[in-house]
Amino acid sequence: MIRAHALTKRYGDTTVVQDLDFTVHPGTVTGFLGPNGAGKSTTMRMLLGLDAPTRGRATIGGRAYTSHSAPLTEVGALLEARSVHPGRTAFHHLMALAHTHGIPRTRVEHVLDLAGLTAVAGKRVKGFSLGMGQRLGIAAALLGDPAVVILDEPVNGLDPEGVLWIRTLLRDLAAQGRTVLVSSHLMSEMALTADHLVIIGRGRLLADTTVTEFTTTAGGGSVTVLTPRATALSELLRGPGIDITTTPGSDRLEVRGTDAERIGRTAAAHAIPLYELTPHTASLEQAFMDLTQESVDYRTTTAAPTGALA
Ligand SMILES: Nc1ncnc2c1ncn2[C@@H]1O[C@H](COP(=O)(O)OP(=O)(O)OP(=O)(O)O)[C@@H](O)[C@H]1O
Repeated sequence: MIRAHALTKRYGDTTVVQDLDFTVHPGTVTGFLGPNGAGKSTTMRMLLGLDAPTRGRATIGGRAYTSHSAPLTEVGALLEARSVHPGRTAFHHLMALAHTHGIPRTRVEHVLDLAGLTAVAGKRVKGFSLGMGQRLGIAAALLGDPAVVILDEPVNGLDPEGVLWIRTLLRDLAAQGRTVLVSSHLMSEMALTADHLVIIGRGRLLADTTVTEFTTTAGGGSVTVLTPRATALSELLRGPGIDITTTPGSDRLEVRGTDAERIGRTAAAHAIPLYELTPHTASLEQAFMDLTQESVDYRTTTAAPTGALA
């Protein structure tokens, strides 16, 4: 598991990461989100020992990254800035990394195949597109078959097939029990990929929650129920903290203070038919915008420029 303890980074007078505490658990994909400049890359760099924290600690599997003896086999990482020798082929780049850890050639061939790069393995990296470069970076991150995977914006530059590939790959890695931390600006993609979210704004923790809880809370937490026995069901659901709005002459209920599962179970237990049971959730994008609106450093206006072309 990955842990940040009071993690803080200052550059001169500016604090870019402040007192961050969070844990990333195995078996889940955790999305690491925040507006531009929130401190995501800085945090990831500190997790990987590439930046020293001003204060606090980052550990992976209970130890600092730099104290792992064979880091590639324990932590696989893709950061935004790539350091691939442009004159090397994809195969030689991965073989050079493999040699440092005694990783066999068969594993290099396996990750090339996994990343869809087998056909271009003999091509020099300088001729690679952005998406091919991303695939190579991900292949390198997975080379040592690590239990922990940290990826900064992995879908950058990928085409729709590549985006789907990453989504499936990350879900598979988590299903195998690995710890997966991934940053992205693509909220719709994160909604499909992540189970858990760590959200920061201006270097501070804003939320550490599940995707479901985050979007349900932002949606107001109400559930619409359509049933021919609306009165009977509302009597059964009534209780402390539960608010039910009925529309006279209608079979529709708006229920707050409980969830769709409990409503469905109560209805089933009393053989009450349900025609609709809809929890209201916000989109991840809307929930994210609502949460981070105070922490956005770089904002555009939606108003059209006036008189520019007049
Ligand atoms: N080496 C550095 N020296 C000074 N300031 C830095 C340095 N590295 C990052 N920063 C500043 O720290 C802040 C956080 O940057 P960081 O790249 O971690 O944010 P981010 O959340 O990854 O942003 P983005 O979503 O735009 O990639 C920014 O204001 C950035 O300008």
